This record gives sequence, C-alpha cells and structure tokens, in this order.
Amino acid sequence: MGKKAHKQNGESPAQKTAQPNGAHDVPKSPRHSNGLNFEKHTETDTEKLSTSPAPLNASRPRFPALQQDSSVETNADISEAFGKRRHSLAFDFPEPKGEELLRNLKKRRKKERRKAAKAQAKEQPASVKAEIGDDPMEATADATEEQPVVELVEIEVPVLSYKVPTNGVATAEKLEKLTRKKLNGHALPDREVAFKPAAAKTPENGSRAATKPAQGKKVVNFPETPQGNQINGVATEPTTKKAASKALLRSKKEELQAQREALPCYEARDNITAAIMANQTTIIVGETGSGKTTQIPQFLYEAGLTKNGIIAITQPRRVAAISIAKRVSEEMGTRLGDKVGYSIRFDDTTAPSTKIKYMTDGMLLRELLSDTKLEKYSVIILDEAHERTLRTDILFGMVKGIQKERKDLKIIVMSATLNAERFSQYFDGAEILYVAGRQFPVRAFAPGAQLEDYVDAALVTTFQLHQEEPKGDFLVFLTGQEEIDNLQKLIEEQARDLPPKCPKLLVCPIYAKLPTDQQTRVFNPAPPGTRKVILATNVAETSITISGIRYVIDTGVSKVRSFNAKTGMESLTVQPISKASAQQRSGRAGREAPGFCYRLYTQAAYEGLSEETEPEIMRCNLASVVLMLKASGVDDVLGFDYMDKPSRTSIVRALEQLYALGALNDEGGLSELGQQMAELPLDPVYSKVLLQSVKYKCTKEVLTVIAMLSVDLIFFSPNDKREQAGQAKKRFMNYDGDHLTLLNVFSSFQTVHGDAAWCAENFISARSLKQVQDIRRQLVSFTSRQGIDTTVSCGTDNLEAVLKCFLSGCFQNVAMRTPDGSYKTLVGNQAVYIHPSSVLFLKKPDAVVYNELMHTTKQYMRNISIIQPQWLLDVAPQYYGRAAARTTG
Ligand SMILES: Nc1ncnc2c1ncn2[C@@H]1O[C@H](COP(=O)(O)OP(=O)(O)OP(=O)(O)O)[C@@H](O)[C@H]1O
Repeated sequence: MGKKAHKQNGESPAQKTAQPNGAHDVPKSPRHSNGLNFEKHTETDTEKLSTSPAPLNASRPRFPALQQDSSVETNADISEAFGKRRHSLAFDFPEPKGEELLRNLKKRRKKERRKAAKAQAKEQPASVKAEIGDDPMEATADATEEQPVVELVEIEVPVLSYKVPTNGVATAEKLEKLTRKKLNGHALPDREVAFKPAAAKTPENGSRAATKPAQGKKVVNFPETPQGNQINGVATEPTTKKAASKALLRSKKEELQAQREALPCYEARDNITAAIMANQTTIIVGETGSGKTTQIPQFLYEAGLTKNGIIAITQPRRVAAISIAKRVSEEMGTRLGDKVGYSIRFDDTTAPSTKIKYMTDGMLLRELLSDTKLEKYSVIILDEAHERTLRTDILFGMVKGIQKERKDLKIIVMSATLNAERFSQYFDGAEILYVAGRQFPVRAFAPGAQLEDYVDAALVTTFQLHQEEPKGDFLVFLTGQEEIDNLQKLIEEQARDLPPKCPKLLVCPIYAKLPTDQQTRVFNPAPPGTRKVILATNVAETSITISGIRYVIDTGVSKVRSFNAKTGMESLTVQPISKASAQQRSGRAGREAPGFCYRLYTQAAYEGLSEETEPEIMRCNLASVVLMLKASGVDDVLGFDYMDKPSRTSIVRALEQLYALGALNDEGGLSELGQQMAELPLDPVYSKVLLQSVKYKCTKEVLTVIAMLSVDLIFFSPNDKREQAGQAKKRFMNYDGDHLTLLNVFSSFQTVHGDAAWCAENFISARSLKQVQDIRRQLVSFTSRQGIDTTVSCGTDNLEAVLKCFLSGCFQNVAMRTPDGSYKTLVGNQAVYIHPSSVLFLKKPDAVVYNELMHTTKQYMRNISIIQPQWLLDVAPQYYGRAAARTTG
C-alpha cells in the first residue's frame, strides 16, 4: 500500500454521515474507540474535502510501518516541512515499537472496557446500561482486515471577508486605507528573525543592554564597586538594582519592537488612532493575532488618551487578562503593575501610576457597584465581544448608558469574529474599522468522515502528530476537567511506550476552575527535548498567545450551560461550538509562525455550525445578573438596554428567585441581605447559603462544602480499578449524601496535610483538593470582610445544620421520589435521576436537595443530600409558606 490516498468515486463517507441540515453530531464520550486510523497522503491529496472522499480501504493493513522520511526530523524547520511533508496523518509508529505500542494499547483498552462495562452494568441506571457494549472498539478491535481509515484533508480556513458595511459609516475608501496587506500577497517575515528566541542574544553580540553595561553604570549580575553603592553615605544598591531593572525592561522593549511593527494593527495605527479620536464609540474587527488587544491600548496611550483617565480593557477570562498585561508591560518597557496592570478577582496588580488596565469583565461590573459612572476611566475597551458572555453583555448596556452622561468616555468593542454591523446598530451607528490581514497563515485539516469519539480521536491525533510533525507545541480543546484529567492520564501512560529517540511529552491542563497560578503554568516553555501538550477548555480559546503553540487540535465541542425558564431548571450539556469559536481556536496557532489546526470533525459538520455563539444571556439563569443590575442602581431590569433582550419569562423567573431568596423586598428593591449577597463572588444561591450559615452556626463547614462543590472532580475512578476506587469512596461516605461526604473528604485531606500518596491511595484528585483549599481561602477572606466569623462550627454532632443551611439557598432544587422510584422536581415537576456518582445512587431516599442538573442521556441530579420535606417550610417560608398557604387556603 503506497502512501497515496485512494480516491473513490461517488458519495464520500463525509457526505453520507452529514445530516441533512449539516448539523454537527456531537461525538460520543467517554471513549468508544473505532481504532482510528488516519492515512498519509501526498500533496495532491490535500485538496478540498468535496473532491477528496475519505478512503475506506478494506485491504489496507491497519497500522503500516512508518515510511521513514529521513529528510525531516522532529525538530526540522517548519517551513521546509511544509514543502516536504504530508498533512494527513497515519497512526504509524516506527517498527517494532510502534506496532507493539498499538497492540498493547488495543489489548489494554479492550480489557479495560470489558471490565468497565461489567462494573458499569452493575451500577448504571437502565438507560445508561443500554449504551454499554455499544462500543465500536469492541466490534472492530479484532477485525484486522476491515479497519476503517479516516483521512484528514486540508480545508480552507475561512479568512475574514471584509464587507463594506451597508450603513455607510466606513466607506470602501476608508476601508482601503485602514487595511493592511491581505493574506495572499503578504510576505512572511524572515523566519530566522521571527523565531530568534530572546535568550539567543548574548553579551557577545552585545544586543542586550543589561548584559552590556553602559559606561560607569552598574547593572545586575556585576560586582558592586565601592563608589557605586554609596552616595553621601547612603547605600545605593536599590538605585543600581533599579537601574539594572530599567535597563532590562528597556532592552526587552527594544527586542519586542520589531515584533510589534510586523503586526497588521501596527501598520494601521495612525488610522486606528484617528478614527477612535474622532468617534465616541468604535467597533474594531481584525483577524486573530492581528494585534488588537496588545497594540490598540498602546496607541491610545501614546495619543494621550490617558491624561484624564485609565484605559480599561475587559477580557472574559482571567488568564487572558494576566498574560496580556504581562506582554504589554514588556512591550512598553515597564514593570507589570506600573503603567500596565491587571485586575482579576482576588488579584489586583494596578497602582496609581497604572494607565492601561486589563481586567475581567466581572471586575469592571464589580467596580460599577461602587463607581456607577466609572469615573476613573477615559476609554473602555470591551474585547472578545463575540463571546457574548453574560457579563460583557451587561457591560454593553451599562457603558452605553454611562456614555450618555459622560460624553468624554470612549467605548471600543473588539473581536476577530464579530457581526460588526449588529454591534454598530446597537451602539447608535458606531463607526466600524476593519483591520485586514494576519501575520502567519494557519492551515486547517479535517477528517473525511465523522469520528466516533472525539477524546479518542484527540489522543490518537496527538501521538500521530508527535511522531510525524516538526517542533511545536500542541493545544487540544476539550469540554471540561474530567475529560482533561482522563486524557492527561492516557497521554502520560502511553507516552511511556514511545520510542526512546522520540521527544518527551509534557501535558499541561488549563480550565476555568484551575487556580490562577496553575493556569498560568501553560505559558512556561517546555524543557529542551520536550513537546508541550496543553489540554484546555474554551478558557484558552480567545485572546491568549501561548508561545510555542503551532498545532491546534479542535474537538469541535464545548460544555454549555442552559436554562429552561419555564421549568426553572439549569443544566450543563456538551454541544457543538460555533464557527466563530472554531475560528478563534485555530487562531491560537499561527501567532509566532505558520500554524496548523486539526479539526476532529468533518468540513460538512463545520459548515453546519452556527455562525456565532448564542449569547449567554439568552440561555442561562439571570438571577446573578438581575442582582448585579439592582446592586448597580438599575431598578427597571425589564427595561434595561440589552443588546439581545432575554425573554420576559427569564427575567421574571430571576426576580422571583431573588425574592424567594430574600434578596429583594416586597417592592422589588434590593434588601439588605441582597446587598450583602451582591458583594460575594458567588451565585446568589450560594451567597445566601453562606450568609445563612451564621444562623445555622456552621460557617466553617459551609465554606468547605461550597469550595468542594466549586471543583468538578474530587474522586477519580480508573477503568481498571473501578472496584478499588468504589471501595475507597465508601471510607468517606456519609449516609445523608454527597455534601457531608465531601466534608469528610476535605477533613481527612487536612488531617494528612494533603499527602499525595494518601490521595492516590484513596482515588482522590490531589490537584482538585488543592484547588478547594485555594477557593476556600479566598472565600474566607471575602466572608470575613463582611464581618462574619468563619471559624464557627456546628461540630460533628449537628451536621443536620449544614444540610438545612444548604436547603435555605437551594430550596428550589428539591426532588421527591415517585411511587415508581424515579424523581420529580418540586419546582417544575420534571423527571430527574440520581447521578451514578452520588453516594445516594442505590439508596433512593424520599426527598433530596441537589446542587446541579447535568444532562447527558437524561437529566441527572449531581451532589445530592437527603432532606426532610418539613424543613422546607422552616428554611424558605417566603417560598413554600405561600405555596402552602395557597393550597390550604
Ligand atoms: N505573550 C506573548 N508571547 C509572544 N507573543 C505574543 C504574546 N502576546 C502577543 N504576542 C504577539 O502579538 C500578536 C498579537 O496579539 P494580540 O493578542 O494583540 O492579537 P489580537 O488581534 O488581539 O488576537 P485575538 O483576536 O486572538 O485576541 C500575537 O499574534 C503574537 O505574535
């Protein structure tokens, strides 16, 4: 069998599997391997999907020995490789290790799956059982002759098309002026220059000021002279250190200047600045990596827009705020926290000298609570506006309202993937600027046929690329912590079997709930001879530049929160991403050099994706937003100027919930409790629980349980050790349910001082428990600020108080057992089921309170505890008292 892919006439598997509306099937997970087998193909095969049907070649050996391409080493020059290598993949490791690895892998996984299936069959509810055994891996594992082949073919990455807006604000002529070179005609900068690492500059070549001291001056790392450290008898060491540090900052700035100048935004700087100066509000659209986030604030600073105020740039995620602030401070030759700083929850690095402030959208909203006109800001840049997070959406309305009273306030809305005209209309016909061009191309690939299981496909693709592709780190997009943890384990396990010559793999996870210091670890360069594999949720989807990333592996899915206003039920589901997200994901490669994006879904599936992500405000519980609006002085929450107005039912539902929680008074105004709740960085339900813990005298315990609930995965259960893991869990089990079980886990963890071996023995995620400690510490600091004694404990004899306290906030999350053994929610009368991970799974108590609903095959309640129905009247008299009065009266 040659390398060349076999083309077939007629309908391709991609066409066969594509749904009529092109809808994207969410591939299944947990893993059901189909023995994924990508095939190599030549340059001529890298055509459009429609002309290159994926071969299903029955006679092809399953895992051919690697056709060694000696001209390309793993560390080979990437641009050379472009010309010589194939961009489809074959999971073909060098003999004999590769074949052996695959055989072992298959055997092990088959064994594991059988074991897991047996174990699950015992545990799972009926509908889950039906899925077990429906495992394509089982069916195909031994079918050596008929192995399906899945081919990745190159597809066209949609580059921004620059339409002239119909509202006439940006004319074609203006557009022409503002645009830079289009991608096709754009010559790439000399690779040698573009890739030269900072460290390559040595004292010998004299290009670093810090290592080439100016005459008579002393800098760091040089021995001090007697004259140098004393002036008039006063020690000057700090001065010399300061000088050295200034020199370092200056040299870094000089080093980055060339990179800045190569960015499309830089070339358009005069026009961008002029347009912003001339308008109150400006919408800016430019390719990912064109320099919007890092450059535009600097242009405005240089243009003097910070004379009367600070420039705020909001980011939906804290990791972006931190990393960009760091980069911009380097580009400006200033210390982080001086002219440039960031502000995220629990961490504010700004100073009175700060002029450019990167912050999360949540932080700016929080500032609105105390500064309703945002007086200290002269410019507010709402970045990554396409994400339409709940907070950014609220900020749109808030800053628009403020600008009516503050004519001096400039608003800028930015993104690479934005329906600019829509934004322009919302902001009263604001001018739109299109910055064309990107610095480096990203080539995208997609399989010819829909893949069964995206986690499995990500695993296989990672190893294939690692074996075949030159230097460059990987960024893999997944949906959540559990998936990330699982894939990390699988990669680490299988990496042990890699041939000795192959570079090592270093796996770095990043997801929202990971503490900030751990999130920022993804930016650390991999050690020499190691390739970094970042496993990320959509936290890494926008804004950030992770140095070294050349390959993006996009599973095409993310976890989405949705809310049914009619039933009042909120749940999390895995759903296909939008085209805008796919574009952002691929945009994480190609920032410092040409990049590649491997989409694990077909081009047909891509075409079927929605253009934009549905605004979060349209699909989530609005209680926290309404509370925030009320606390910021917006009383008429129905009449607020939303960009997309949520349904009346959703808003009314939120008002009802806040009223039931006691956050609103009878007139709909904010109560004192509501004010306190708004000040806590928690969902209103948990703010209420925490504040109520004073009454129930269990603040210490409640803080722990809330922190534990904030983390996704406490227990892990490897497929081959499910029984042991189950036994270990029993050691912590409290028969009243998961809340108190979690409390037991944390207490034991504290007792052993977080011992890693103890965690491993008990199948407890040490990483998660460390996060819990971190979150708990932060919560303690917030709660103490409200004058609450965080050490008050109910002791071990009165743990019922903890459950009552949770019920006082989560009283709408109650389900009662029906005669047939299933459960119905008290609010909404919806069928729900106890999740198999709950300690109550086999117990089936009469009434339970749950923490959240998770929709997989059906609506599962997660984190559940037993309650007595009569408690409801005590803990939520405003809610259940009225209902009771209605039924009895
Ligand atoms: N931390 C960093 N390390 C290395 N290069 C960086 C870093 N941050 C930014 N850059 C460089 O600056 C370029 C522009 O980044 P910037 O974040 O300003 O782009 P952008 O247009 O806002 O992109 P996006 O739409 O993806 O947010 C990047 O492509 C990269 O070349």
